[in-house]
Formats: sequence, C-alpha cells, structure tokens
Amino acid sequence: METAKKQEAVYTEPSDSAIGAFRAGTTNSGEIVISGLGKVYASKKSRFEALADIDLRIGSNEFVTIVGPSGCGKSTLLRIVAGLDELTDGSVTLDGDEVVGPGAERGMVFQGYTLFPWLTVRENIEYGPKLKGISTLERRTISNHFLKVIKLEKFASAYPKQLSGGMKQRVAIARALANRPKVLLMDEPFGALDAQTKLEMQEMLLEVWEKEKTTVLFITHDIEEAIFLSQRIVVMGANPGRILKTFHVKLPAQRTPEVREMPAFLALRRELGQLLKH
Ligand SMILES: Nc1ncnc2c1ncn2[C@@H]1O[C@H](COP(=O)(O)OP(=O)(O)OP(=O)(O)O)[C@@H](O)[C@H]1O
Repeated sequence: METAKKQEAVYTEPSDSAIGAFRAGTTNSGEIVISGLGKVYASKKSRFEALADIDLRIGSNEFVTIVGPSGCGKSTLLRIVAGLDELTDGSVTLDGDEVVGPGAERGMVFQGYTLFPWLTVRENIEYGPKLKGISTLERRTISNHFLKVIKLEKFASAYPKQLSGGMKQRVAIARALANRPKVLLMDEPFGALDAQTKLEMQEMLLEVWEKEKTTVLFITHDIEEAIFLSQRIVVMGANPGRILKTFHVKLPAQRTPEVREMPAFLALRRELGQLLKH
C-alpha cells in the first residue's frame, strides 16, 4: 500500500524533465504535400471520379480546413492522407516521405465517438503508447499531460458511457495526441455536438494546437467553425471533387470569441456562403 502511494505520487506529478522529454518528441515538422492527386472508385460495372488534380501544401504547424458541398470528396481526401484509402493518381507526402498506409505520425479524430467503451478515459489515452511498448511510468506521464490539456483530470477513471459528447471528443483528441502525431486529421469532429459545446471545443482545440504544435487538417460543413479555427480555408467543389479556391484567414492569431464579430470574419463568412451556394 505504502509503495502504491509512492508510485501514485510519481505518476500524478511527472517531473518537468519527463514532460520535456515527451514533448521534445512531439514537435516535428509535419508538412503535407499533395500533388496531382486523383481518386477513381471503380468496379466492374461503374467508374466514379471522386477527386481530380488536387494540389495542396499544408505547412508545418499550419491549421487548414476543408469545406465543400456534401459528396465533393472531403472525407475521401482526408482518408487518403491518413493512408486509409488509396489514391489512383498523384502523391501525398509527409515531410518528404510518401504516404502508403496508416501511421502513428498521423492521428485521426472522427465525428463518431470512437473510444473503447471497456477502457477508462486514462486507458483510452494510454492505448496507443501501450501498443508501442512504452513503459507504464512513461505512459502515466503522457496520460497525465493530456488529461490536463483536455481538462479532464477528474475523469481519469471514468468510462466513456459516463461522459458527455463533448467530453468524449476531448478524450478522442487526447488519445490521438498521445501517439505524438505530427499531423492531426479531423473529420467533422464536432459535428454531433450542441452549439454551445461546439464553441467550447473549438476554443479548446486551438489551445491544444498552440501547445502541441501539430499540423491540423480539419473538415467541416460549418463555415463559422472553419473561419474561427483556421489559418487557411480550402473550398472544394464536386464532380469531380477538386479545389475551387483557397482563403487565407486574416484574423488575429489569438482567436477570442470577439473575433466572430470582426468585419473580416463577417466578410469572409459572406464570401464563403456565396461560393458554397453554387
Ligand atoms: N467506397 C466508395 N465506393 C464508391 N464511391 C464512393 C466510396 N466512398 C465514397 N464514394 C463517393 O465519393 C464521393 C465523395 O465522398 P466523400 O464521403 O469523400 O464526400 P464528402 O465531401 O466527405 O461528403 P460529406 O460532406 O457528405 O461527408 C461521393 O459521391 C461518394 O458517394
């Protein structure tokens, strides 16, 4: 019992140097280059061109959002970058290495809650590091760090069914980050949340992004979400899925709620709304 208490003390207060060593592994570059990408879904009876001529460079630590009408290929593009789907033309590289399959350096967060229901919050976060063979002590350091980042320290021992939708998505983000990804790929992660929770999650995600220095490629249907979060917005069109236009978001780096009232925000919202209407 005495030993267990001692161990817990070590676990709950990891030293600064331990966090430093952990974080040193997270600040990689994370540059994605998509060149001449095309995707055709073909079967014996049909052929469907889902994506054509996609050229996009996402810089290290950049936050880029993709918007576009339903069916224009946003998820297909993200899945190809994740290595979950194969391209039929062109290439995708991460820091110069061709993407040929899934990899821990690319973390995914989807709209559906994809936590393991039989594992606690802490165990969900530690899942990836455990698979990698990382020691119990170091795993504890990692989960403590991310429980703090997502502000769920008090729920470390809770099971997913005891959490709200927003809390589950926070754990999903922490679980992806615990693998020290260079890139976070997010497919409508807040799409199922109520309006207020969604706003809170957006602010939390920006805090996490600033702290963890990952590149983020984010998909949403919500124009305001895209503007609030991103440095750059890519608008896609359909048939075949392609890039129509790219916008640099000229808003202060610090995205406080007041940013939503700024003329630049409102003007961009109007322009994107017009573009997506057609
Ligand atoms: N496995 C598949 N086989 C054939 N066609 C597919 C397959 N997966 C997707 N598609 C088609 O590719 C197109 C792009 O789908 P995708 O899910 O990438 O679009 P999306 O822009 O993410 O849509 P949404 O915004 O509705 O989620 C759609 O027309 C879809 O029907």
